Amino acid sequence: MMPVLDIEGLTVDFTARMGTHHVLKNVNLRVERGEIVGLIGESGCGKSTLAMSVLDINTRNRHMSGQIRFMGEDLQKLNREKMRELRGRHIGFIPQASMNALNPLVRVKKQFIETIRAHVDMPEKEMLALSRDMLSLVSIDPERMNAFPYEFSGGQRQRLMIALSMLLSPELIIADEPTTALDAMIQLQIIDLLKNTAREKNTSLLVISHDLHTISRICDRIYIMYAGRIVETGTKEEILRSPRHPYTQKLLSSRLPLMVEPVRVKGIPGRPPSTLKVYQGCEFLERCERSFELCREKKPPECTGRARVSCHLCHVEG
Ligand SMILES: Nc1ncnc2c1ncn2[C@@H]1O[C@H](COP(=O)(O)OP(=O)(O)OP(=O)(O)O)[C@@H](O)[C@H]1O
Ligand code: NI
Repeated sequence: MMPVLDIEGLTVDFTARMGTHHVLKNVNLRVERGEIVGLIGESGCGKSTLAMSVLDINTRNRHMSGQIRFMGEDLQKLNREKMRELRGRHIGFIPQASMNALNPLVRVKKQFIETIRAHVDMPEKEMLALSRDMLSLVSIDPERMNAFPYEFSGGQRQRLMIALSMLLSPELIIADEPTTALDAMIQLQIIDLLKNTAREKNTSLLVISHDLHTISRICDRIYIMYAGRIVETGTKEEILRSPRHPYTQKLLSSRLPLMVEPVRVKGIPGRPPSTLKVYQGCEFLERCERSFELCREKKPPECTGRARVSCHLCHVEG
């Protein structure tokens, strides 16, 4: 079956006064029909840039190459009108820090109705019924439709955003850090809700996070991103049980699993490389304890459909 989202060789640069920022480098990523895929990496590695490239937003000073296909269609060939139609109706987006994305001064009901009206022609009664159904699905009492967003808690606002993004039954939802800024218990509720709603509606889900431990529980497959590159990809089991890239291994050991108190945050020592520099060898080199000569001289092979790890070590070991 045709993948819902198929990204091939995506490279994104931004020109700025200080020079060119190389943010995404030859990224290959796929989301199949009905699949839940995680995109995981540290802050600044390019996750949101990937999401925004798919949605064609944040285009200022952006230079992009490679291909993004959605339901088989090359997105770069679509005009603005078609792209707008795609966003919201066919691709739902839950932006980063989205619990604050609702307009606090507009009643929930109105925001839901306007979202539907922007894309489909439907009698008001049906729009209301649809909105009520979606609210029930995310366990928010439909009777509260007349309330203002500020009358809901952060976790509830995140539920509202999930409901809003799913209103028009899009084929794909992109959720950018859907649980950040929520406490641990609510985080788990929200990601389970995302999963259940996606499964219920047979929606594919690309979920972005810096938190491998929390997000992995709902994913079928995972992509690990480092400094704008996919360094490892695999099924959830492969990534969690037998991580091969030293970065993935560090991500996994950098924190105890959620719910084990007290949570110990070690982080990974060192900093990611500058987006302004172009590196000849592996970008993880400086933070890797297992690097050897080749790592400095030559880029490891890219992750493609077949190769699932981008590391000289793994290719030497086989
Ligand atoms: N318009 C732009 N101009 C210049 N640099 C940009 C632009 N947009 C993003 N960047 C840079 O791209 C890099 C990746 O940013 P991005 O927001 O994609 O990271 P992220 O992985 O989503 O991080 P976080 O987890 O903190 O949200 C950052 O260094 C950022 O400064
Ligand atoms: Ni981000």
